[in-house]
Amino acid sequence: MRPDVELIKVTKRYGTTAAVDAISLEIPSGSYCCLLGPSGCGKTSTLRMIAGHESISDGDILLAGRNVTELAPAERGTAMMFQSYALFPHLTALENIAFGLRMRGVGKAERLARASEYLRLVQLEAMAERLPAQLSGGQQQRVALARALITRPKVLLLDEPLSALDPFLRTRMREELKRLQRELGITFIHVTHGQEEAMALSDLAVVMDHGRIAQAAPPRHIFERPASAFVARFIGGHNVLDLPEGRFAIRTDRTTLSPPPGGARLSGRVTAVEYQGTAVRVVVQAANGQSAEALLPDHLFHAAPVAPGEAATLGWDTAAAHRLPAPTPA
Ligand SMILES: Nc1ncnc2c1ncn2[C@@H]1O[C@H](COP(=O)(O)OP(=O)(O)OP(=O)(O)O)[C@@H](O)[C@H]1O
Repeated sequence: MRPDVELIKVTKRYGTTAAVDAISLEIPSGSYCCLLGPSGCGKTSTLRMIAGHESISDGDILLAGRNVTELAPAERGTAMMFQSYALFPHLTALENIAFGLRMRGVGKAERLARASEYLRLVQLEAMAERLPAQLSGGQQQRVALARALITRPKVLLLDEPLSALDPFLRTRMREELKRLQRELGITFIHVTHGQEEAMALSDLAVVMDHGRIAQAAPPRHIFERPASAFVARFIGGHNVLDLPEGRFAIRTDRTTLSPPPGGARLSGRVTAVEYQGTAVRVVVQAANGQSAEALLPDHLFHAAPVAPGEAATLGWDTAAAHRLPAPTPA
């Protein structure tokens, strides 16, 4: 299938620094793509270049095979949902949603009919006549989502859409986004800081580091085969260890306090024990300074508990160790 969105050596320079450094990426049609990475890695700049809100210093962007590099945002077939929902305070939920069509010259009756349809899509029928101030944060966000979707974009761009919500609402809204994307079958490109959010949502996760793509793959592939120590550390759930045989990423949930026969091990002292409900996190530091942790099911931990300061040995099956590229010499 032809990719919906293609970035070809896309670069964004601010002055002399490259915020986005010649990235190439293909996003398949109808997929949920998350751009993630630490603050300042270039996620938002990339999204804004796709939307046309930021000029491209070098490279090309193709949407559905059409080169849109020089096109204005409204000519691209994209819509953007911002971090701050920016609803008009004096318009009702329904009118806010209809607004996107007013800009496109659609008549009033049709605007309101279509807005009702999208209000239903985000399950807010009962709130049609409310002003934004009379809606909760999550409801305002759904209005903003409907307002972006009503223009029937081919690609919806979302800039940290869940960051202002409390954890409970965030999980609900996450499900909602995924449901909408599936039902509408359009491509979503979603910028997030959160690896858990990206894992939960994406068909394609793109981990960025200093303006470059560190890895782009389905999240399970990234979790099972991180391409570098940076990726393994960023997505979490891994110990990155320099062993005599090389550098490895070992999943913390495959690391135990009872080393398997023939497996690899790291001995040292327990430096932290953290209860997390279903699991207990145990951190061990070896004499050479390397730390590793095991995420143990709570019943296993409580069957043979350890405490900070005690000697302990972490172990793992060698098959669970994923080899990483050797560190580059300093
Ligand atoms: N208008 C600008 N002028 C100069 N530098 C900028 C501008 N916008 C962004 N930058 C720089 O470009 C780099 C990438 O910024 P960008 O906002 O794309 O990162 P990000 O990954 O989205 O970060 P965050 O998660 O903090 O939003 C950063 O170093 C940032 O300081």
